Amino acid sequence: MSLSLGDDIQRATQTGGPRASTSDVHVRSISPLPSPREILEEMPLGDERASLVASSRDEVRAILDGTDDRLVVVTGPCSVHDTEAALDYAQRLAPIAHAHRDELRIVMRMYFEKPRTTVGWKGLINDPGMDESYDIPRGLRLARSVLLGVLDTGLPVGCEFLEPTSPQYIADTVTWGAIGARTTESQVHRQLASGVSMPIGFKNATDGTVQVAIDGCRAAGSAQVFFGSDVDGKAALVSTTGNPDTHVILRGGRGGPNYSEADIEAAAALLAKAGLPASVMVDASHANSGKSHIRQAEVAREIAAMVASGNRGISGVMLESFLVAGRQEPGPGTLVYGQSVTDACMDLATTESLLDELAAAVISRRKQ
Ligand SMILES: O=C[C@H](O)[C@H](O)COP(=O)(O)O
Ligand SMILES: C=C(OP(=O)(O)O)C(=O)O
Repeated sequence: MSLSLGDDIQRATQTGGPRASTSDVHVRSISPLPSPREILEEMPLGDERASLVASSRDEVRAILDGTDDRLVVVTGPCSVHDTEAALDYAQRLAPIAHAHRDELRIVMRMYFEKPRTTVGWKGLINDPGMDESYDIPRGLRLARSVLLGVLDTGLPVGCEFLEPTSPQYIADTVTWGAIGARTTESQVHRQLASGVSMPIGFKNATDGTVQVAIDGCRAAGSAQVFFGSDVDGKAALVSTTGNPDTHVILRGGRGGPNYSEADIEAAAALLAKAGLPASVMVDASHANSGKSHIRQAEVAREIAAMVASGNRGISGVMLESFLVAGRQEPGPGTLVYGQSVTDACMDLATTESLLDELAAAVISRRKQ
């Protein structure tokens, strides 16, 4: 004889045991965060910085759609873990960026949220002490304050967006955004990208597939309706118009690099088929360099050579660069000042010479 659901419920009730908990079985605690409004009121963007963000977004858009023949260069540490060192880097980068302003639109990479392959430090917002104390309110305040500090040097900033609700705390300061290789196929991240106010790049997937990034651009370019929260942190229904300023970032994949002329042409053909502008940003790091900062410099040189020889399929370059070359393990103890705690970065002197080469490459491309 088969039991109906009603019989099951009756039997469970008759046993008289404690009522089973069906919620929060694996949750240790839930505590409130400050609302985006609170943080924005504590640290307002202000008119001067807002005008830098707005004008640099326009410049990046124009480069990505081909009406401006410069290159966007996103350069900075793999992750920000020490706000003083990040500001120090910004102060040194700002005059270099100014010197190259006619050829390069330099945006400082300011990544506060790290997507992990399995587990690991998830960035300054998640665990600012790098000691598993997870003081997210402090992380949000630190992130916003260093973003404002970098804008005060005259540099625009670029971030990866990972947590679906974190952009509300910082996105007003951001000129360019990225969706990473591990989330490029995620509907939640595509919805988020459809609503942010800045140009945004989708990385190819970690297995090297480029089509998922193009699909990401198409989804983010479309109107979307989804779950979110409002500026007071209250659950909200969000309805977007779609973000027209999306592009693909080639970062290599498990099969190896994907920044050759042939790879760029193949990506351009797929983009054209999807009705999108046929140009890409090339990430010189990650799987394009095998995460070696030494190889990264060679990759950046090869990209510069392609641009110099007239390649118009490249509109942007990403570099992972900090004050000191290499990487170290994250942690609360003594760290080397200005060195990455995630992927290995090039030092600033190497970066400066690569920026010179990229600027010279744009000048030669113009002549062709
Ligand atoms: O950019 C940083 C890393 O490549 C990315 O966060 C993945 O790191 P992991 O494989 O060490 O977790
Ligand atoms: C995590 C990053 O890259 P990817 O998503 O390409 O691995 C990054 O740029 O920090």
